[in-house]
Amino acid sequence: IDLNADLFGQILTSPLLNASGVHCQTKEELNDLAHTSNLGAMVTKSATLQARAGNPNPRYYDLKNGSINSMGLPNLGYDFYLDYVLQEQTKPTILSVAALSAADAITLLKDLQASDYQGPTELNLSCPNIVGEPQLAYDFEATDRVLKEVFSFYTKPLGVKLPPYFDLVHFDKIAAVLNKYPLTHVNTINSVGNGLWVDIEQEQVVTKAKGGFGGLGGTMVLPTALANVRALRQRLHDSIKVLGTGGVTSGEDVFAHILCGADLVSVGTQVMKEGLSVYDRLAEELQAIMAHKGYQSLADFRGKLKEL
Ligand SMILES: O=C(O)c1[nH]c(=O)[nH]c(=O)c1I
Repeated sequence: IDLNADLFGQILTSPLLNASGVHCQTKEELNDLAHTSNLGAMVTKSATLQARAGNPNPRYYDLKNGSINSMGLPNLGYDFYLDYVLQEQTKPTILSVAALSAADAITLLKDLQASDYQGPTELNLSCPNIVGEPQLAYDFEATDRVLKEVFSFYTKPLGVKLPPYFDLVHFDKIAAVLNKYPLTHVNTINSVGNGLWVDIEQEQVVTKAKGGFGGLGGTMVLPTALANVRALRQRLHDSIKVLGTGGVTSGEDVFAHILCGADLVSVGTQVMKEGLSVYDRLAEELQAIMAHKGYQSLADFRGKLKEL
């Protein structure tokens, strides 16, 4: 049995990645990922043109069925992550980038186009925690405008990180936009935006920014993540890969994401709960499920979810 997967031409021995934002902001964290077994590839924290401190603490809170975060896009700045990915990579790496405006996104990607970096990049269109900023990918026309301008000059591998959608017509609309562009992949889902958790004893919220509203992750978002992977796989051109993110806590969840069509699967909240050893456990559990079912490779069952 092999867990081999393909990352834009690079063969990975595991389909598992970290979710951008989790354990991938500092050099130390990135080096930890580079040495994590059964992590097939790694993704950097979304980078902005200028370094950012992010939102005030508390900004991450663990819940029994997941997590809520309002990090506020803290990162060491685009130059740091560009330097990092230009170094000799011990593990395939996706550079994640974000911007607080379409203009900033264009500026950043023009610099990236002019740089020596030839690897995969992921444009985050879905950060839910920037005070006063909407999640861009909920505005289909704005997303179309940004991608149209980006692909007027950008020729290197580029994918997008999407927020969850909750309406089949919205799946149709975003897929119609994305299918117009030579994207390497979509990564779905980002956290479920603007959830709220209440501390009953203290009678207060648990994160500081935005009055306690924050992005939801972990097992509670698995059905939404599976729906978005499935719906986008059904609608996007085969040339656009689907990275499944959201709600993975077990090998069964990885299996489900792949059954829905995911080429690769990211894990975020469960890394915060369990540490980087979670990747060994997930790989082992996935192999056991495949052995039990008689599958030799991920391709044997990828996208083969049956309807009734
Ligand atoms: O608050 C964050 O930094 C953050 N948090 C998320 O849950 N998703 C994102 O894309 C980002 I950029």
